[in-house]
Amino acid sequence: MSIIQLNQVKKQYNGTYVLKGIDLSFSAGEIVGYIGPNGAGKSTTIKILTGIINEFEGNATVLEMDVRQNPVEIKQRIGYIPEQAALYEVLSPIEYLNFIGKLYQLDENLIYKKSMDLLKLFELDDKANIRMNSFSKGMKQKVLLISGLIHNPEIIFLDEPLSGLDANAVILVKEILAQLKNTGKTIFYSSHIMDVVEKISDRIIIINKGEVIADGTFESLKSEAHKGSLENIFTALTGDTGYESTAHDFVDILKN
Ligand SMILES: Nc1ncnc2c1ncn2[C@@H]1O[C@H](COP(=O)(O)OP(=O)(O)OP(=O)(O)O)[C@@H](O)[C@H]1O
Repeated sequence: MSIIQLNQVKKQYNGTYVLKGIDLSFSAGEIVGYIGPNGAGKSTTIKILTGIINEFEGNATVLEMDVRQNPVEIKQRIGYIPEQAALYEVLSPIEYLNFIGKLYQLDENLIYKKSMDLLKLFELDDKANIRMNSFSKGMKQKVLLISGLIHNPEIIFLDEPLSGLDANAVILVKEILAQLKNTGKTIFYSSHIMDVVEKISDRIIIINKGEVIADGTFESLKSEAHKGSLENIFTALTGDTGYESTAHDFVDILKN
């Protein structure tokens, strides 16, 4: 049984296809690392699966429900942590989490207790009542992480979730993901940070220019690409090489 399924999913903007027919299927409990260069179509795929984009070709189901027909039912049971969200910055974390928790129909007292406990773990409890417009990027990202997980969803979609986090917070979030994995959650994780993808993913999918170009375990991709690290596999498969000459040209142009 597939918990997430994409059949010939295509998406175009002004006649240009940014997803060119994605076919993927995932089982419950899988930890999927979804990686690809800038503009490859990672966020677009996640936005389709989370019901944010509903104009596309092909079919997509999450929890055996059609994403176009059951967006609300799906949203109740999934968590989505975007890279940058339109946080309501005039709100404090506690106000924001109360708002989000109510959307998930959680009890108000439970929302408050869970929010305070989780903020404390991220060392933000002393800022629980301060407006978020004064927060750093990493502090906002921590609130986003809590808001996407507060309802204990079955499937968690993360789109570059570590952006802005300091080294300690990255280690903590990595550990949280590993422990969520142990509790049987399905995690769909898009990132540029190969190290994390390599460590936590059961399955790695590389997307390039709207197409899946590799799909397998880290070990299988490694033997296919004859490369050591995921970073090397990524550059070998996506054809992004010649960094030295690009950097050289960049610095040269600056001199003009
Ligand atoms: N609203 C939009 N209008 C037009 N083009 C868009 C829109 N949203 C995304 N695109 C284009 O779709 C392509 C895929 O974008 P997407 O954000 O899915 O890439 P990504 O793999 O998540 O990239 P990144 O790693 O840079 O976040 C890009 O070429 C982008 O310019």
